[in-house]
Amino acid sequence: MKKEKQVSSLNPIQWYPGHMAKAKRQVTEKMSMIDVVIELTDARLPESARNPMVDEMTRQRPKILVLNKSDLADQAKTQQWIHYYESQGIAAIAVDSRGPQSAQKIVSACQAIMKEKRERQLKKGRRPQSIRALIVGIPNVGKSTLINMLARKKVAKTGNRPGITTAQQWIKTKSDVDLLDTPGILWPKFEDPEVGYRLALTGGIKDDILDFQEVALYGLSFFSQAYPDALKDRYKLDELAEEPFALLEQIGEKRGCMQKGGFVDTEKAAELFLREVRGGQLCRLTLEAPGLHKQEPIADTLGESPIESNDKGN
Ligand SMILES: Nc1nc2c(ncn2[C@@H]2O[C@H](COP(=O)(O)OP(=O)(O)OP(=O)(O)O)[C@@H](O)[C@H]2O)c(=O)[nH]1
Repeated sequence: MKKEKQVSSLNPIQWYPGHMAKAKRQVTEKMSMIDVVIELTDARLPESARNPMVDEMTRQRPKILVLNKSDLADQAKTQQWIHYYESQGIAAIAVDSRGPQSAQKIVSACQAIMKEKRERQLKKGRRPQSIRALIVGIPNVGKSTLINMLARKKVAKTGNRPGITTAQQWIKTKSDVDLLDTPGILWPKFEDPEVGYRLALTGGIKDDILDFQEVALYGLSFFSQAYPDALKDRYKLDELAEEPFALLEQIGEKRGCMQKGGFVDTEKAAELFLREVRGGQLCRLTLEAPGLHKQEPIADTLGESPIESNDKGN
């Protein structure tokens, strides 16, 4: 009999403020060229998937918070989040950035934010220019997908804007919104292990540093409480074992994840479970509720350190 593996804290995956200081500089420098900041988060974990420094970096510019991957999130909870953000004075919309309507929704939200300013410009006889937007968000949240949608697949860098000496690249879209290349990498902050688990479960942390089984056990304990029927349906289980590890064994057995000697290969079962959760194959899920999760902004301390997150190199 295998000993049950406890859900404990993630291995020391950390937020490195030295890198954040660099990203902050990059974003802050760009603010003077920007009309609107489009901040992407993941609708399944809207607060955990935000970089808490973005507010600080972009405070002086209007912002739209885009709850992306809403096709994977619990619809009712996404609505609760939208209301919550609106009650905080933050314009928020939910999109599936792979869908054709996402770009139009975002363009309309940008136009709504710019309406008064544009009216003032018109009164002064000035023709409104395209809205200049900056898309920011942690890795893997869907920035590139959204940029491609906004650019309608033809991402064209238009080069430097006149008068700008640094190599800022503008992406001209066919809509009313032009985009400035996304800045340096804005890592999530997960000193709180719970935040790390949520990110890991949804694919926001590089897999090669993850203990799949540990993350799967966290996920199973969450699903047992929040979405037990989804587990039963997906894995054809009449009853769910109470302990996450025993549940993982049940799943492994059902799915033929076996090793020599008739034991369940729990590593394989964990990988399978995570893949299916991330792909939305169990159910739409939301891992956190409005108002219950708040991250503190960090101080600008410490030095440069290596980064470990789901970076694809942008
Ligand atoms: N289901 C779903 N998947 C999405 C959505 N948006 C993006 N994705 C997927 O999420 C993954 C990451 O999307 P990217 O656009 O590469 O994310 P990114 O923020 O540019 O990632 P980095 O390059 O790591 O910063 C890809 O597999 C996308 O297909 C969405 O709205 N719904």
